[in-house]
Amino acid sequence: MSTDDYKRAAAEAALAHVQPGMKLGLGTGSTAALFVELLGARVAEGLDVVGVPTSEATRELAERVGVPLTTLKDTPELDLTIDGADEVDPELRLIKGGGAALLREKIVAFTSRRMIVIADAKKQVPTLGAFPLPIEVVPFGKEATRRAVERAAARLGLSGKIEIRRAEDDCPIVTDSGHTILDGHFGRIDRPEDLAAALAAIPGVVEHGLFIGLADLALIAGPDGVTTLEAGPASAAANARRFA
Ligand SMILES: O=C[C@H](O)[C@H](O)[C@H](O)COP(=O)(O)O
Repeated sequence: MSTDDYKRAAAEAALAHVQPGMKLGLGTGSTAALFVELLGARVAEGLDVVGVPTSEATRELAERVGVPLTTLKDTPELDLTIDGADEVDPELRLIKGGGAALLREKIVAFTSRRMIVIADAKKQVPTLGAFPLPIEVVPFGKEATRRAVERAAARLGLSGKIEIRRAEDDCPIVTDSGHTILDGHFGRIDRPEDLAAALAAIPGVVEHGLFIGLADLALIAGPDGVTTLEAGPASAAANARRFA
């Protein structure tokens, strides 16, 4: 089976957690897109749900496949968010933002009673950080903010390069909310909570891609099928054995 097959298997498994009448957060990225497509097929069969998209791309896809949409203004509390991730560690801490949607994704996840992460097994890691950490910053002063991030990371012993993410035309990419993305090539983040707090304290940083304490469940698909991982200290040790 290919990585895409695994992503689809994880997305299919997430459908089992969707109940009629639910208000859903709809994630962004290739795995979340598969979920939205599958959800659209269920809606066509009569499932009654409504979704808040976490990006313009997801909004367009949801409209195309017929998933009814709402906004956080009209529906400020959601039942369940289903989203992908760039990395998942044994405590279900995540790196997200590879598709530059981390800000809306985090707002939507935070307002949801539950978050389920769907991913192929390549995303599970013993320690976060091999995937460059996306950090969303205000364009004004972005180089100064980049340097402030560099200093804050260095104080935590993290020395990797921090780059402004650029499009093919070499211009900085612009997020759905009009911001710039920095990618922190840290290699290994041993204390994600400390890094999250340090980043949040920097003026100019809007949000970062460390999702801590947000995911309740991860559905990870690989050659052995779909594994369900739960968050919480009791599950972390068992999860770690799987991720080793
Ligand atoms: O900004 C993008 C999101 O955080 C995605 O959920 C994440 O990058 C995973 O995307 P994919 O499922 O395409 O690997």
